[in-house]
Parts: sequence; structure tokens; C-alpha cells
Amino acid sequence: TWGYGNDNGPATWVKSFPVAAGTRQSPIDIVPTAAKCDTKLTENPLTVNYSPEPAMELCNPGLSVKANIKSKSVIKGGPLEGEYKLEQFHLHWGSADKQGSEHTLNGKMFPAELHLVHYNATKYSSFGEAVDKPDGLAVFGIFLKISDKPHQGLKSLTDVLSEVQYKDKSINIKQEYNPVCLLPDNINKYWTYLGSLTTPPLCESVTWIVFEEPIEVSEDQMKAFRALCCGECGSAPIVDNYRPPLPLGNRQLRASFQ
Ligand SMILES: NS(=O)(=O)c1ccc(O)c(NC(=O)NCCCCO)c1
Ligand SMILES: [Zn+2]
Repeated sequence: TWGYGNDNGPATWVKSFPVAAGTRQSPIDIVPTAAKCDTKLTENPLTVNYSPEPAMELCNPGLSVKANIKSKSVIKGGPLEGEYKLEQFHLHWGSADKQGSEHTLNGKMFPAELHLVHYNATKYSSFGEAVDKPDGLAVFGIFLKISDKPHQGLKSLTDVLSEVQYKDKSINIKQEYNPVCLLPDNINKYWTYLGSLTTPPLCESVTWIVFEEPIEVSEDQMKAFRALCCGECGSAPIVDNYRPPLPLGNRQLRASFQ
């Protein structure tokens, strides 16, 4: 099956998933000077209405770590028509701080990138129905950068990653968890473009919203992600689970700010 190794990594995915060669693939390199500032985005501010998740499920599907959301946490506005409901969030990270993010900023990679995945609940009744529709999904992309202080919101997760170290392990976070704690302070500054899932099946169904402001995590928190395993005890660590950027082509990258 697909992965991030030499024999099954991003360059091989097109064999099983021809859409990998499509015209609205993700991630991309974000070049702020090439983005068009669109006042329609500021006139219709992005609004986030997340709720606390009691007993949030955290799992290791083998190629990332994922939290599944059951509560009604929704977003709307900005580039979005209708209301999009939070389904899950997960991350992509590197084996070292010099790499790990999927989107890049003027060619620069961040050590990791957090994805909060929403589906169009106005038009579709489930994530599964929405996942292959052109207006089906909206994903927040949040860059992670290293600081000497741990990210408090992520700490509830990084402190228990050892309990989902192996593939198919899952736990419930006891303390109720509101995913709003993962967002940067300023969510009014973002870039947006039409793209895809960054892993197979690579569906061209995502309105991407990538925030300018990174969240700050500690080196120890990065080490906790890098200690997760792709399989059972003794299997390789989950690292470098990122797809490199694809051409923007003739897509318009829009900015919510000057
Ligand atoms: N990275 S992303 O664009 O935000 C993204 C958001 C939602 C997704 O469903 C996927 N991909 C996915 O679920 N693939 C099925 C097998 C995964 C095994 O781990 C990727
Ligand atoms: Zn992702």
C-alpha cells in the first residue's frame, strides 16, 4: 500500500491514484506576493464555532496521529458557502526540524503542519459523502514552529502519545477538549485556494485555508510525534509523512489580508 518510503511514496501514488496528476492537487508552495488580496474574504469573516469534545478519541492509523470529533464544531464564512463541520484533525511532521510541513512558505518547510478537516454539512450528510465532491471539504492548515515553551493545547495530546505508539491503538482523552485551543491567535490572516487531499485517494474536494500565524510547540513535543510507530513494536517511526508541493497551475491563490 501507499506510504512515504522510496518504493511507495508520493512519486509512486499516480499509479494507483491517477488524480495525483490532476490540476487541483495539494499541497502547494505559498508565495505571498503572488496571492491576490480579496476583500470579499474580509467582508465575510471566517467564523469558528467549535465546542468541547468530551472523551475525544485519539488514534494511530499508521501514517499519522488523528483525533476524531463527534461534537458539533462548525465553521463558515471567508471562502466558504454554507457550514462545514469538523470531522477530525491530524498532523504531518519531519524527522528533523528542517522539514515536515506539506505546504511551504516561499519554499520554506516548517517542522510540522496541523490539519483540521471539515466537511460541507449544508450540502452533504456525512464526511464519506462529501470527500469526493468539489465543494465537499474545507481543511485548516496550521504551521508549527519550534519555541522553548510547549503548546498547552497540544500538550494534552503529546503527553499521551506513548499510549497510541503502535498502529491501530486508540485512547480517549479523559478531560474534555475544545479544538479551538489549536488555532493561532489571529485567524483573520490566511491564504485560500482550491486543492485536494494530500494523501491517497487525493480527491480534488478541498477548499484549503492556510493560516499565516504558526502555532508554537517545543522540541520535546516534536520528539513525541517522532516516537510514534508505523506498525507494531519495533516498526519504523512515523516521520516525514508529508507530500511535497505540487504546481499551482492556473489556480488563483487568494489572501484575506494585504
Ligand atoms: N491530509 S489531508 O489532506 O488533510 C486529508 C484529510 C482527510 C483525509 O481523509 C485524508 N486522507 C485519508 O483519509 N486517506 C485515507 C487513508 C488514510 C490512512 O491514514 C487526508
Ligand atoms: Zn493532512
